Amino acid sequence: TQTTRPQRILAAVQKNATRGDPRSVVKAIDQFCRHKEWAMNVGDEKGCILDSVVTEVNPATVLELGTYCGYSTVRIASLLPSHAKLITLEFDPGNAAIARQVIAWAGLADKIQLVEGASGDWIPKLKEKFGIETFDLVFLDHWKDRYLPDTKLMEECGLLRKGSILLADNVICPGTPDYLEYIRNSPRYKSQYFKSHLEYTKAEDGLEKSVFLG
Ligand SMILES: O=C(NCCCCc1cc2ccncc2s1)c1cc(-c2ccc(F)cc2)cc(O)c1O
Ligand SMILES: [Mg+2]
Repeated sequence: TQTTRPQRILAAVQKNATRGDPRSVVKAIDQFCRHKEWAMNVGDEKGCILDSVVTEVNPATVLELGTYCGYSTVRIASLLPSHAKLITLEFDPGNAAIARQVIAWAGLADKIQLVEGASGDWIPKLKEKFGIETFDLVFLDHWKDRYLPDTKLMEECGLLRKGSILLADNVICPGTPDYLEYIRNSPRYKSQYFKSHLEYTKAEDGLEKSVFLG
């Protein structure tokens, strides 16, 4: 029977990456997606921008919306300080199952809490469920029409503090026009656009980094 693309990505990790070596996991996925099959990972070019933001913020608490196969989850977690925690939400059970195995292969399961379900349902429950006060960094990479409503929801739920950083993937391709309009014009955020390319292609895309001003 036919395998899924996430299953083929996991197979490439298990074949080409070293257990316990997150950077080799990231490299194996990038090699597969650049040379074998495109997939919607943030990728190596935007991934370097992600790395620089994570390193600069040095977050103790991270929320990732949209796990997919765990590429950016592993990429972020590999840069976190020892007691830091990353919560990642994934809607699709098949993708979540693959991501758990990719995360385990990278040896990062103790830093990462993967939650299956929809962001709109889970965001209001994160405080009570995981004892989180606020997030130092949020990486938005899920349904593009959920970036704006979920940002407003995080504000309402008190999950953002003065200085919390939002980093949004795909603000050009596929695009998140309502989110960009809101975040760039709101007096409660200071935003910066990092121009790049859609993963593994020459098409324009970019990351929008926004600081919540409280
Ligand atoms: O849709 C994308 N990503 C979201 C997948 C939706 C997964 C979800 C996770 C979750 C968790 C919690 N609540 C709700 C949800 S929904 C996506 C798509 C492209 C792309 C670009 C050009 C193309 F031609 C074709 C695809 C590129 C990207 O980098 C993406 O991130
Ligand atoms: Mg993306």
